[in-house]
Amino acid sequence: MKLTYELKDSNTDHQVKINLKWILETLPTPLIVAIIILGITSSFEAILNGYIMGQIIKVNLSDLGSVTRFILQAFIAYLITYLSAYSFLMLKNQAIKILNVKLKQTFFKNAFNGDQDESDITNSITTISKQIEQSYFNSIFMLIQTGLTIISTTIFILGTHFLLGSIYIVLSFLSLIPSYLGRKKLDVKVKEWSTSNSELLNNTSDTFRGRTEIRNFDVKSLFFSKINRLLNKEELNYRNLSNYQTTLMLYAWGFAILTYLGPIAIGLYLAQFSSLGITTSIIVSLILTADSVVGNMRSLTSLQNAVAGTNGIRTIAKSQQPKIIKDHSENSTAGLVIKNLQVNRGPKVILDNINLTLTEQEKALITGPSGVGKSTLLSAISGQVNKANGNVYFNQSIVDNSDYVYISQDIWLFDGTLRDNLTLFENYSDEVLTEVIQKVGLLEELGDHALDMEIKNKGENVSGGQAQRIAIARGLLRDKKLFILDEITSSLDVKNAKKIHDLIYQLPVTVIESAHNYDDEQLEQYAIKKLVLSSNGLNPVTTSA
Ligand SMILES: Nc1ncnc2c1ncn2[C@@H]1O[C@H](COP(=O)(O)OP(=O)(O)OP(=O)(O)O)[C@@H](O)[C@H]1O
Repeated sequence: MKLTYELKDSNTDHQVKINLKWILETLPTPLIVAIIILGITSSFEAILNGYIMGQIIKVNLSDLGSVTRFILQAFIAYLITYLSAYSFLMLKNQAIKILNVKLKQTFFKNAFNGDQDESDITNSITTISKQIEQSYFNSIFMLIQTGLTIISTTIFILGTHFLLGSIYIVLSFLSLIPSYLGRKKLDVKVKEWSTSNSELLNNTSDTFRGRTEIRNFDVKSLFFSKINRLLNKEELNYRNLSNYQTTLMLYAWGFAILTYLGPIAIGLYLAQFSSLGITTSIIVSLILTADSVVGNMRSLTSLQNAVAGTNGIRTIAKSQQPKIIKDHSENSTAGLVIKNLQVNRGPKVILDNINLTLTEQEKALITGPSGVGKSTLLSAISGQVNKANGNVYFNQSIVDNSDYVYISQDIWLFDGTLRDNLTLFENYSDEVLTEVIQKVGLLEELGDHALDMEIKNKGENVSGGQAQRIAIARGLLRDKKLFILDEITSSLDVKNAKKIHDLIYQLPVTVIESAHNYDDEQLEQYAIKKLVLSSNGLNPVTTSA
């Protein structure tokens, strides 16, 4: 007997946060170590530029040997640095590949058990993953390299001449002031633009989905003018954002004049004091390397912004499993037992105090006005919606998703052969498959090669009735003893609906079905329990509806 269980109420494991911890847990340690080592060795490029320029002044031009030595040493130093940079980037690509695989798997796995629609998951796996890759994973590696460059360059600068080096570094930071001060306002502008952009996209997609109605009711111009208004608003916000960025750049240029000329002037004046040991070579080295510190600081800020910009998309909600309420009361009845079931949707009570017992192989049809909660009841039985109260048992245990076949109006078929759609890639012999498709009447309809028939475009090339019978065959193959059927014959003509019901009503399984249209004679013929769902609960119907 299966155990009843209760879903943990803690919120902590309801989401996966893609952050540094997640990255470190996902990547193999040797790869992380190699990336850091190569990050350090490749960070010397900025130092080399400044150092070599500074040394040129010192080279004895009349001595060919020392010129050659200088060039050779510089060549080797650059070669090592660039080979390190190359290896760093190759390892970064490998790391991003590993992270992308894990990220997409995480999106897929978490969405799989939930009720997100397929476009959400496709969007997560394509667009959102790409955004996370480019703006987060990539930025994190660049942040590591930039941070290491800043550290090594700063050490070099201070080692070359502590006093002048410190002054240069401080002056270099002045150019960061405009972007620092303008950051908050920039955030607001980005938000304004992205809100208007989403509004435009939503409306465009709504309008496209309603193309047929919009054409029919001749309201095209009204929708076009709404789209135009939103388009203008979005582009206006985008222009405002670009203008603001350009203005910030102007301020940055103003400060740049100070940061470029200031160090040269200070260096040249301080060189007058011979006790400070400042030479032209030191000034040249420091100017070039200090510039690299500030350049890298600027990159650091924009990388940080890119990382922060992904905050909202880096939390992947784990689908919450429907809540199962602990109930240790014995349930000795075989078949389907619904006890005191209550289901809420938000604050609204949809089903209250629903009770039903269907013995093994007993079958029931549920009818009732539209919106009363028939589909909700079937979803609650199959455990797809949370129960506010009560439980549903099948053969003495709380219903588990391995117990039943759930068939809705929207049958899931995928591109592949009929065989694939039946076996779901499990091992079944063709004899068994043929027997089952014969049982549901598909063999005579689809011919001897039915199993090899290719199902295309999610089942566009099979009829609604055939799709339903494929779903039934799938369940029969797996020997399921409970069939939960939601309006499965609503799109079929009377004759085919009757055929499907003849088949289902003869199955040696328990059936609970919802339907608006049914055949009273057929219900009587198979002794099907007829129940009506209303605000008074689930009650037997005595007279024909
Ligand atoms: N995902 C949902 N979120 C919030 N409310 C919902 C959701 N699904 C259904 N409802 C509400 O629950 C109630 C019952 O809906 P349900 O689809 O179960 O009715 P039904 O009897 O199957 O209707 P119909 O016969 O028209 O298919 C309705 O008031 C509906 O608005």
